[in-house]
Amino acid sequence: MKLIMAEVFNSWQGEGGSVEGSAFGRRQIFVRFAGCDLHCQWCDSREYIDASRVSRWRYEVEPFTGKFEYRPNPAELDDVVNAVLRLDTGDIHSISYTGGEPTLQVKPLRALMEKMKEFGFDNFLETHGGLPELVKEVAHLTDYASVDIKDETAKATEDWKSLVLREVESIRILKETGAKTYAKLVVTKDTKIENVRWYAELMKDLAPLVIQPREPIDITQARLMELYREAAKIMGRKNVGLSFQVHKYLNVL
Ligand SMILES: C[S@@+](CC[C@H](N)C(=O)[O-])C[C@H]1O[C@@H](n2cnc3c(N)ncnc32)[C@H](O)[C@@H]1O
Ligand SMILES: Nc1nc2[nH]cc(C(=O)O)c2c(=O)[nH]1
Ligand code: SF4
Ligand SMILES: [Mg+2]
Repeated sequence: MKLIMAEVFNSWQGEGGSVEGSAFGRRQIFVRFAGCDLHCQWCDSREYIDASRVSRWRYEVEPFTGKFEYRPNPAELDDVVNAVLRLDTGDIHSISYTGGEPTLQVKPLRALMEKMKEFGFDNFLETHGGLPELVKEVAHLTDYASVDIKDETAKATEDWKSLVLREVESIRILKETGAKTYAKLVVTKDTKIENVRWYAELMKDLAPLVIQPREPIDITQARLMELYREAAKIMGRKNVGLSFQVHKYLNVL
């Protein structure tokens, strides 16, 4: 089986904060898929959005060194499996599937998740959640899920509101299937408080929400706390947290 891959590396999970379902600070092997159907204007993985332009993928040769070797795309599933296995440092919390958007290649994603389960790893899915019918196909293999709620300011797609509703549907599916799941909302200085209230109403009684400032950060700390408080008022004080992209501050992958 073939897939369009971007990179495989060993690092610690830099996002998610302290809510249930988060793996923040846990060591993971990251598997980044090429290709995405959205276009968040602040995406930090932009070079991987157009899969047709990702002619090769790279895998770390020694764990946590940032030293890579390259292979052409499409990748063979077995080569990806081997790239993951050689990065097993014995302290791996879970395998993170990210991108790009991993669910777009749901068949190889599912096959890879099955393989990793056979090897005894837990699976951590990082997804925009906009395609619940695809999320459904891997939910039973997912132990942890981080599902983005795309704020209007991301300008991810034309029909932003229906994207949000599909993301919430993905969260519902993952929760019902037993995955530890949280939602991640990336905010900017222009994020509207009434939108945050709407996301909080949708998420209430469903899963916790972390609020993550877009990097580079433009939102003030006072405004961040205002958004936090509005979400907590609706969802409950235990169900909201902050998340930062800590790996970027510490200069790791
Ligand atoms: C690159 S995305 C890949 C997974 C999936 N496509 C998604 O958007 O959830 C991984 C995570 O990085 C976050 N992210 C990407 N660029 C960011 C930025 N400039 N600032 C903060 N978070 C960012 C996304 O919101 C998402 O939670
Ligand atoms: N260390 C680290 N943590 C991460 N959490 C989410 C990431 C992603 O790009 O999906 C990511 C990443 O690229 N590196
Ligand atoms: S959905 Fe994820 S990968 Fe796609 S553009 Fe947005 S942040 Fe980037
Ligand atoms: Mg990232």
